[in-house]
Amino acid sequence: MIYTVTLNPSIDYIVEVEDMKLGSLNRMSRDLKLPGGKGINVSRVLNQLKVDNTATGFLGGFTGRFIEDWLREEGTSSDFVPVSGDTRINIKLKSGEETEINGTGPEITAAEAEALMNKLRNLQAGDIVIMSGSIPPSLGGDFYNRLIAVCKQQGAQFVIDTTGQALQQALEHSPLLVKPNHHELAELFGVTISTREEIIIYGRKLLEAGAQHVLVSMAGEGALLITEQGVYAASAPAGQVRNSVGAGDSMIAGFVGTLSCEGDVLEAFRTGVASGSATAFSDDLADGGFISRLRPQIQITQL
Ligand SMILES: Nc1ncnc2c1ncn2[C@@H]1O[C@H](COP(=O)(O)OP(=O)(O)OP(=O)(O)O)[C@@H](O)[C@H]1O
Ligand SMILES: O=P(O)(O)OC[C@@]1(O)O[C@H](CO)[C@@H](O)[C@@H]1O
Repeated sequence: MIYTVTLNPSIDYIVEVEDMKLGSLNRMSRDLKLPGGKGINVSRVLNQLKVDNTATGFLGGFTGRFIEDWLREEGTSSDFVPVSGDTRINIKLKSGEETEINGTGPEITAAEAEALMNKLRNLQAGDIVIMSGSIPPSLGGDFYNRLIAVCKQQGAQFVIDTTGQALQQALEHSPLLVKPNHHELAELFGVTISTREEIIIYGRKLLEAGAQHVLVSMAGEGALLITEQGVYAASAPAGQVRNSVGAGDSMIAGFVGTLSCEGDVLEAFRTGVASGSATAFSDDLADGGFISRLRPQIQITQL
């Protein structure tokens, strides 16, 4: 079974303004409210791919209820710890470019945190836990480490999609997958990366540090997969970008869902790229039919 953990879910409030002017009254030309948070996005795409999974983490208030209702109505299984604060609302402003304003998230009490730990203590050997996104400040920066320790105790694999120190600390515990984008990879090593060769050099360092698979996503330029077996490049299909929020999460869903069901790394890579692109070309996250139509367009080459 796959579980996703979203410590800091959100309603993603997607707002389009024709010509945004700071300091003036602007009117929206379109708006859309979607359940968000990285792990929740992964779960929703896994659901589209018909891969059994359960989304967990913390949800609270009217915003939390919106997310829970949405997931139930679309058939994405969830088992969140209820918290007393309101789940945050993140603003995704589209006005030519995409600008994001993410909230810090509600206060999580020690008892609420412990309730999530207890849920994870029921993991079975062979389960996969996908942990994604920011940590609400009240949980402390090492909360992922605590979750990883529980995964290890229970014999579960884990995937972590975070940045900086939290990612660095997780590597020694051998995550099944890490998926920085090329900017995050450069930031992690404090370098500027401008060529594919440099991405491979730094991607390999993540492998050496313990990751089992390293996916480096490059938005419209596709992605690189770095494993012990080799380095592979995939092109992204051409299409009209509608909303790239969640493209990376969709890629993780496609990769991990396919790897866990079929065990074939390159097919997992193909589905990962197709899922990311299908989301980039959609208003909401990718749907299963769109991912299937894009899959044959993904060219993979070994480097
Ligand atoms: N403009 C695009 N055209 C085609 N495919 C795209 C585009 N943007 C993203 N994708 C697909 O989604 C994958 C992940 O995108 P990206 O590299 O932007 O991840 P990310 O930075 O983690 O995304 P986000 O934080 O927005 O979820 C890419 O490797 C690609 O397959
Ligand atoms: O603030 P975080 O947790 O880093 O990121 C949260 C978020 O930006 O990530 C998702 C897209 O990947 C969105 O659904 C959500 O709003």
